[in-house]
Amino acid sequence: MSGMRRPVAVIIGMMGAGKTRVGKEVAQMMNLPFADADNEIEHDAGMRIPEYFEKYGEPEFRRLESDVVLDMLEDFDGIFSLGGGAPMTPSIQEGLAQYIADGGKVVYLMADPEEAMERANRGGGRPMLNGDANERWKKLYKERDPVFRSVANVHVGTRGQSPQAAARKLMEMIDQRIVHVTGSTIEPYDVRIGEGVMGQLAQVLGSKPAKVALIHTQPVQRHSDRARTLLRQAGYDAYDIVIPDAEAGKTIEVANGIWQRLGDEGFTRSDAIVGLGGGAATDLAGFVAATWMRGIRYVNCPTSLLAMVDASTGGKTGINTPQGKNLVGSFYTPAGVLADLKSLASLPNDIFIEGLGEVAKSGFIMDPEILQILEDHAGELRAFDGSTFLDSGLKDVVAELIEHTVSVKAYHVSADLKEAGLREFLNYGHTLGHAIEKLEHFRWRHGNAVAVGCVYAAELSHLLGYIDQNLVDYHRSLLGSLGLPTSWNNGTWDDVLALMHRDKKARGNKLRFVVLEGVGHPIHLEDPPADAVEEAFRRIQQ
Ligand SMILES: NC(=O)c1ccc[n+]([C@@H]2O[C@H](COP(=O)([O-])OP(=O)(O)OC[C@H]3O[C@@H](n4cnc5c(N)ncnc54)[C@H](O)[C@@H]3O)[C@@H](O)[C@H]2O)c1
Ligand SMILES: O=C(O)C(=O)C[C@@H](O)[C@H](O)[C@H](O)COP(=O)(O)O
Repeated sequence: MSGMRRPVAVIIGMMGAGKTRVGKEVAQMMNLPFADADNEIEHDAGMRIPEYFEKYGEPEFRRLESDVVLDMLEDFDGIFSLGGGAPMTPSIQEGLAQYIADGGKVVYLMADPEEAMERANRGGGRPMLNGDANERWKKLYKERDPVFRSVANVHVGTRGQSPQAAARKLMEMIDQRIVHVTGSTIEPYDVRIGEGVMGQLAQVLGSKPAKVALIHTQPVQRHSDRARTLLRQAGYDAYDIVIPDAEAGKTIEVANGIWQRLGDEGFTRSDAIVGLGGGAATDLAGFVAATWMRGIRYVNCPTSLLAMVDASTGGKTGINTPQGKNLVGSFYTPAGVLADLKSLASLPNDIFIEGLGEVAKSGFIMDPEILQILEDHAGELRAFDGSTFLDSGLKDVVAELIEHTVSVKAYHVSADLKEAGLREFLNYGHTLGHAIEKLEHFRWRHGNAVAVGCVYAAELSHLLGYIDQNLVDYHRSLLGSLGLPTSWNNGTWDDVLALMHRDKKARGNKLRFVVLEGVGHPIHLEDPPADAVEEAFRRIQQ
């Protein structure tokens, strides 16, 4: 497949939706070529479509259309608009599904029916509308709309918008990155990353919920205001639920308060939850969703880097107990994740940097490209400033890092949702990291603790002969260059050891760690020698 050309986006929609007009605008804005399937067909056939219909009939036209579309899906790298009926043909549906699986975007341009009908009639030359054009259009709409919704992975509503405004919206949607999470025990869902992706909240929630509880913390109020507006515009009853910030929100008391509220407001199994905020808020919201009536639909809108790259995806939901971190929870998959880069505009520098701890972890266990991007952009990342972020070159770098890191997460989660083995690799650096968080009474940020935990795990790997000193040094230099801590000296070994025994990877009285045999080669370490476990700790104390 490498080197193959493919469209940047494929636009589908009803006759008169504006696929050609809007498609051309988008192509111009993005400086890309534009192709219209109908023009390509006319070119191949050497005659106009009405003429072709007349001469050979619809089945023959659909065959030709399918050949042309499938060829273009493999040999055109611009914006490609399909004829109104094309997505109804099974071979084209298969081609589009493959295109999406390869990372493509099929955009359903959803115009207001009245506007589209009027435009379709105005143009003329549409054999599918012969007879009573409006009645024909409505009948086709009824047949096609559900198919278009399922064939497309991006839906764009354009009611009342000028072609330019619709094109700008579409461009935002095309610019988004999508990581698909799937697996034998998972209802598949997408993680959408990009500026403005929160606009797809209603699409991801779907039409079943009537009530939606919007669970968020106070520092992200301005983002939750936007989410609430989107929910109300889409016709949901939105209930604002503000929880205590950060780890103070991940408690049984907070969960209980929300259960009471959901009960009072009459939330049923068809209603839904949106978790909006950092990882603590999405962990808690997911936990409430998993437990309310034994599980209702939820969508995460992560607003911190850490929540975007890690916490919001994968379905680990939970709360802390006085004994430790995340000790109560469940594996419960969201219906979708919307990582809107706009949220990062209000993120403080130190909270952005802690998120890089989990990004680097994902690089160490699986994806050296992440490490390369971190190395290449360490200075800019360290200097992250939300107020200039969206207009800076850093935006694409961060989007790239989020996409890579979420892909690492999706790979592990898809294969092993309930953490029977492979998924534990995502816990690299967490055995000590969680102990540090607890001993610091959660004043240390999670990503910072994980960064120190990664150095600890690297030291342990080295002490047991799995990696050389260079890789340990690389951990320190890379994490340090990003502004992350690499040492910790504020607790006794006995306390640390006791907490590491409560880690979820431990079995009986045996400790288990994730260590490295090299970059991208994590392994499980069972019951390691006590002296090595302690010596590695001495080495991170400086
Ligand atoms: N479920 C998982 O798989 C998973 C994975 C990694 C981490 N986690 C959990 O995630 C939590 C850490 O997440 P975190 O680092 O996002 O911390 P956090 O949720 O505590 O958020 C950090 C702070 O930033 C604020 N904030 C978030 N987004 C903001 C924005 N856009 N603008 C301004 N302020 C904003 C929050 O309100 C909070 O004050 C921990 O509880 C950790 O255990 C879970
Ligand atoms: O998704 C996972 O699995 C992880 O381990 C990801 C971790 O980065 C994350 O911090 C997670 O919350 C840790 O879970 P825990 O099971 O160790 O509490």
